[in-house]
Amino acid sequence: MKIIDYELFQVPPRWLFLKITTDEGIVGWGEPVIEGKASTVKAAVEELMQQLINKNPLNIEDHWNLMYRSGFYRGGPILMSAISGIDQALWDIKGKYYNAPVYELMGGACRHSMKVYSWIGGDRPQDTSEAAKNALDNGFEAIKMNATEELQYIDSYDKIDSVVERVAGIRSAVGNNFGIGIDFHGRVHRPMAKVLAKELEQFKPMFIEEPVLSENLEAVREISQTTTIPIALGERLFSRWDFKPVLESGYVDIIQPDLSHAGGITECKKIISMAEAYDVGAAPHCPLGPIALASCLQVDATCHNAFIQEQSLGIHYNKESDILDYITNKEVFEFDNGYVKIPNGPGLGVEIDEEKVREMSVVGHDWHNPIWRHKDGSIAEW
Ligand SMILES: O=C(O)C(=O)C[C@H](O)[C@H](O)CO
Repeated sequence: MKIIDYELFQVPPRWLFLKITTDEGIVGWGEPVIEGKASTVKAAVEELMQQLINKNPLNIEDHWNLMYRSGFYRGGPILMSAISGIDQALWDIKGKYYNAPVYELMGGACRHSMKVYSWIGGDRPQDTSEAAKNALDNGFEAIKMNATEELQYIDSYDKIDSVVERVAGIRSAVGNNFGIGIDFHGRVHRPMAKVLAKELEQFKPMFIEEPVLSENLEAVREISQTTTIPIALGERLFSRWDFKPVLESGYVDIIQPDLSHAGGITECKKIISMAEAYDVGAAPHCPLGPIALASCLQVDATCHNAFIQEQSLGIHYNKESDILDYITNKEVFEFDNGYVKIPNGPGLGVEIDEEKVREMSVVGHDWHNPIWRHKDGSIAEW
């Protein structure tokens, strides 16, 4: 079998889909994107795909190494997101070729379903208690929310109090047996992150996420010493080599590699297995589309330390389209009491509605994240 062609589709709300075609008629789908830089990743995919035309799609490990190592320069959000989507599409082809779900080809599943959480509250969090209660009523056992809007290095304690009030409201609305993930989103700098983490401990959150930007590992150490709340991060890390110091440091309890950013199925399976050796859990990052989510679930199926999965249904970014819009077998993402079955169709297990993808790629998107500034005009971390 040979790869003979590929096509890219930039579709709303902010995604990029890749279709790889083989001479045997089998096609594979991937989702190579980094949010806000879809066109840049598209160019990287086009460059990388030149090396794969006429190659056997089944040699995934070799193709991964070719894409990663042979360009001399490596890593980072753009190249790794391009590799990720290509890798997903190759696994989709392989699964379809052997008429097996991807997880079977990776050793088989160690679970039949995966716990998922639901996003609430939006970019500048609001109405969170009602939304959390709603999620509970819909069977979810966990939610995630942004902790706060922008915060200066040293900011007012009023803003801290508002976060505390919000989380207190959620806890009293949903009771103790419900996971609350609180995403600091890298918006909080070290001095206020320590304060906030300490204040939130009383509400027993499921985790705090990116309490500071993941490159400030020494600040993560400091925060881990001020709180027992599990610390999660990893959506802005792109390979085993990025995760290595994080795991060695011992300050992080949960890693969140993104299957569309950190080298795809091939690399994320390895990253999560590395974490297992440090007794660190995994909650793969996925505020993206259906192909990325299906890829996550295939890997989750085979990783003992994967304990919860992010999914983007109803997330504040999915305004014009959502994850169910682009697949015909919508039942694969049916959430039953906060769990989703591992998709067991061939390949990634999602059937792409190609007609819809083509139609929406004409609409396209030019999504970029908002730019936030502090009162003094300086750029705020978003
Ligand atoms: O899902 C998460 O945890 C995120 O932090 C999502 C990000 O806000 C988003 O994808 C950035 O564009």
